[in-house]
Amino acid sequence: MHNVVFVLGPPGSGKGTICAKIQENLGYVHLSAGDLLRAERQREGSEFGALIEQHIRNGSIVPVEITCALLENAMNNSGDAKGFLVDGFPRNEDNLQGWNKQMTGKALVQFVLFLSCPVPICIQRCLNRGQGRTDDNEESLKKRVETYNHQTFPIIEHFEKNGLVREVKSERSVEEIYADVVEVFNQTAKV
Ligand SMILES: Nc1ncnc2c1ncn2[C@@H]1O[C@H](COP(=O)(O)OP(=O)(O)O)[C@@H](O)[C@H]1O
Ligand SMILES: Nc1ccn([C@@H]2O[C@H](COP(=O)(O)OP(=O)(O)O)[C@@H](O)[C@H]2O)c(=O)n1
Ligand SMILES: [Mg+2]
Repeated sequence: MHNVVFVLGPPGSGKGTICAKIQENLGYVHLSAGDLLRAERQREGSEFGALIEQHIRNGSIVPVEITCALLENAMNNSGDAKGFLVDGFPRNEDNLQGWNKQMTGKALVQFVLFLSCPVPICIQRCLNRGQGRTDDNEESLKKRVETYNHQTFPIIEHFEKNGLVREVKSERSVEEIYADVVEVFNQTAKV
């Protein structure tokens, strides 16, 4: 049974940055759904490359059958880990239903780490990200924020209803955010 922490928040809220620090120090393995999809997009012979690229540019969400298979595969190939930081997933109802269908009995969701951050700050961070991504531009970001507000935030509210959300305000410095994140993981370890 894989222990899983979902990491959610608007694009540019710092999910990848904070997950890298958690992986370095707290024994969790970081799996970014976006990174896995970008790798699949480039994979020689992938039948999903064009579909993934279209969704990424459009800021829309790839069908869960593709994304969840990539996540499960990565978890199974990661060997023994304290748990997995599933970064940027579930991003909509299709993701959530697909996860429940495919991963029930195989993964236990410990909590959802929600990095909240004002959208204007998020947009600036993405525009300055400098990773050469095809979706870090004004047009794609507008759509990604739309997707986040209308499809992803309701998923966070769903988990909130089940008392599983741990919100950390993320407009602050990385150090301040990470200090709070460590506290969240310590509290979970005590339960
Ligand atoms: N707390 C922060 N303050 C300032 N810049 C940040 C902070 N966290 C992340 N960044 C920067 O903002 C950009 C987006 O961060 P990233 O971790 O990729 O966010 P996400 O995965 O949520 O899109 C990156 O260039 C990163 O270096
Ligand atoms: N669960 C997911 C996660 C990402 N994606 C796609 O990948 C894009 C980038 O996701 P990401 O997590 O790397 O983006 P950031 O929030 O890190 O900026 C999303 O905008 C979607 O197009 C998806 O379709 N389904
Ligand atoms: Mg990211």
